[in-house]
Amino acid sequence: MPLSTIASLGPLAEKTVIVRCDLNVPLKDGVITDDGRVRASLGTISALLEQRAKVVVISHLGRPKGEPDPQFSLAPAAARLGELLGQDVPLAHDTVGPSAKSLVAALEPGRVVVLENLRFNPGETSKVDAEREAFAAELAAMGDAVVSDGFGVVHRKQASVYDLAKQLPAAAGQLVEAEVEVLARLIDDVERPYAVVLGGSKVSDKLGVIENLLPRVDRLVIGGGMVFTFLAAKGYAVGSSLLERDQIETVKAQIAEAERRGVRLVLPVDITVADRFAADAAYEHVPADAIESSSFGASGIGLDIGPASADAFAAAIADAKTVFWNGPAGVFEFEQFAAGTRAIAEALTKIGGLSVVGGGDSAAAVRTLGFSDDQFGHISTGGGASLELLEGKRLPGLEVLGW
Ligand SMILES: Nc1ncnc2c1ncn2[C@@H]1O[C@H](COP(=O)(O)OP(=O)(O)O)[C@@H](O)[C@H]1O
Ligand SMILES: O=C(OP(=O)(O)O)[C@H](O)COP(=O)(O)O
Repeated sequence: MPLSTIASLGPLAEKTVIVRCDLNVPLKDGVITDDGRVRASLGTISALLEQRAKVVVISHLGRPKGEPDPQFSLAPAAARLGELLGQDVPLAHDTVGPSAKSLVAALEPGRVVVLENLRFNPGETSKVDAEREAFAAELAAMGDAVVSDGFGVVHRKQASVYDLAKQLPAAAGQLVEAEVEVLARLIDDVERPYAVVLGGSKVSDKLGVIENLLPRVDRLVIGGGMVFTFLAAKGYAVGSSLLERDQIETVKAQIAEAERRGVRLVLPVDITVADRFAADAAYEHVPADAIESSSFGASGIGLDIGPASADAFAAAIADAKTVFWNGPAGVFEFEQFAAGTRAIAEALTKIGGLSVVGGGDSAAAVRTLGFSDDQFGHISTGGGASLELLEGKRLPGLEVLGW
């Protein structure tokens, strides 16, 4: 079934349209380090403003715990949106409280307001249907229709992504439409060899997708924070690196399954181990099976793949015809741990086929490391969302729009 699109909502002039964006931008000291997700939201918002709709932008940022937390305020994103739109964009101090209600009530056609972080409210991410529905009803009371344009979050069954679209006339925005169109090409009919490169820090989310990816891919390349659960599954000590201890047995089964299916599993042969998590940490390159042999012993933390691994990853990517990459290979935000991520990005720019980078931090990484968007086939605003789409799964935020 095709996605329902904005046109299906009929004329929107003077109507209050809630737009669910993904403005979950990377921040350093309160400053946006990559505004890609704000820029990606402009198409839909501008199209609605041209129709003289009243636009209410809603989004999450980070993972606050269901209550207000200033470090996760949407203020930087709202300010950037205003700069890019060339109009003053006020930010409500709450999401469905008095500030939001009065700003929405006073909204003029052709103007935008941003409501504060959805995840400051426990109903947004509640596992209890009635709690999510109740929060969605409070959002729904503020608008005439909802446009779902936060592609990065369509894999989450959350109030603003799923329940809200059941309570109001709903349609996909331009970004969601465009993302689905490109990524759908990677579901059924990929040019082979097909390599998926994984990394990043949302380890349990990503370990979860591997089982369904194994029947689809020819090569699976693993770096980033998730690699240490693989190394632990092989029986290696990983010092103080990120580790999902309760996933070790699952990962052992995945390694065996990759072998059974003839999927080439590329794991690091060396690791860059640091004495602490810091930009100026001391570091050493050590074999992947001897992480605790560095001078830092068991307190060493793996913050990047090592140089031999970077070469091996680049080689595994080089002759692939389709590559999907989500998750930095290391803590690229610290220059001395960015080499693995840089090597992967470089390799993707050289393949003779379709290269796709997905994820907020992965997109930020390629841009901050000096690559330009046009060096890749597609840069997706969603990491987990793209991966779950590529698994062939139905995603709650798309299913509710008819896809
Ligand atoms: N070895 C590692 N240890 C800790 N964090 C890591 C490691 N490798 C990568 N990361 C972190 O992973 C983060 C991105 O992860 P994630 O959110 O999963 O990616 P994306 O947003 O692209 O989907 C980055 O901030 C990076 O610093
Ligand atoms: O950053 C995001 O996803 P990504 O890290 O998979 O790209 C989205 O904003 C979703 O955030 P969430 O993983 O906290 O639900």
